Amino acid sequence: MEGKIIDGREISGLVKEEVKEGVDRLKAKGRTPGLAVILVGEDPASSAYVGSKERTTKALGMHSEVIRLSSGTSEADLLAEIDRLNRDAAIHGILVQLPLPEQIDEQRIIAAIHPDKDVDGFHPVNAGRLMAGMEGFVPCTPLGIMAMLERRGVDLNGKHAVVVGRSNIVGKPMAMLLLHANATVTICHSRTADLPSITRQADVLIAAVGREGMIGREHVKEDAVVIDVGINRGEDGKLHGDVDFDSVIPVASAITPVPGGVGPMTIAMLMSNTLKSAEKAFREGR
Ligand SMILES: Nc1nc(=O)c2c([nH]1)NC[C@@H]1CN(c3ccc(C(=O)N[C@@H](CCC(=O)O)C(=O)O)cc3)C=[N+]21
Repeated sequence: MEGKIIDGREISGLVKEEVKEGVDRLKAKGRTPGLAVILVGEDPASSAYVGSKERTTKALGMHSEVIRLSSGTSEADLLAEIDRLNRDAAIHGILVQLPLPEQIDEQRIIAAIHPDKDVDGFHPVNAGRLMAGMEGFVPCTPLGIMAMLERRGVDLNGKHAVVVGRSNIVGKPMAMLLLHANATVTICHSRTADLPSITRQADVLIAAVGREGMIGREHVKEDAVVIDVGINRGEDGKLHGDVDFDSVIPVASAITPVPGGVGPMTIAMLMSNTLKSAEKAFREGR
């Protein structure tokens, strides 16, 4: 069973080493990549994620700016902060931690980030670029999953990839990347009729539903590659995936665990996107 597990911590470590080398090359030319993270409110889970992004940014030698705003912050004040960061030449990436409090319109905030600093890849311009096959920022979680599949030597050409979940952050960009890698792609969601009959056709199954243990053995074809994007905090206080790991691992050929799978890759790709942004700014004399 051991060999079936795709180790996200190990692969993210390799990605971060490469990013560190790129950061060092840029710094030797007198330029330091900078990432700004904005957190609105005091949600402990969000605060923990932001803390881990800050630590990783610094560990790779990049400049980190964390802006903590109170939960009552107005949309106008948040927009003003983004405007300031859009103009700040020391900042190459801006991430506004989601979800946001209800008085703030998420779409409006995402659209306010300059597409060249949108290291999350959530801006509609970058979403459009991805769909059109143009160069741009790709959301970190799907990008991290592609890096894991590549590293594992999973050939997607002509394979059936099934994505369960249709969010703008994971499901839709994931489907697009798999399509560009020449997979045949199916997107399933909460209204899909007879989900197991479709997921059982998958050579590569991506579970991004947000419901603990939703994907069981009955959803998985023998020897499928199973990627678990779920991060559900259970009543036991522990993290659980969307996949019922213990029942699926005997049938899968490879599987990602939670924790230690997709999560660490997401942060590594955020670092990679920030480096890429700084390199582009340097090339363009900004
Ligand atoms: N603008 C924005 N961009 C994001 O990328 C974004 C966001 N908002 N809001 C919240 C989600 C969630 N997210 C995670 C990243 C890493 C782990 C991660 O590294 N998880 C570890 C374990 C962490 C733990 O134990 O709590 C793991 O799965 O092994 C998890 C979740 C990024 N998000």
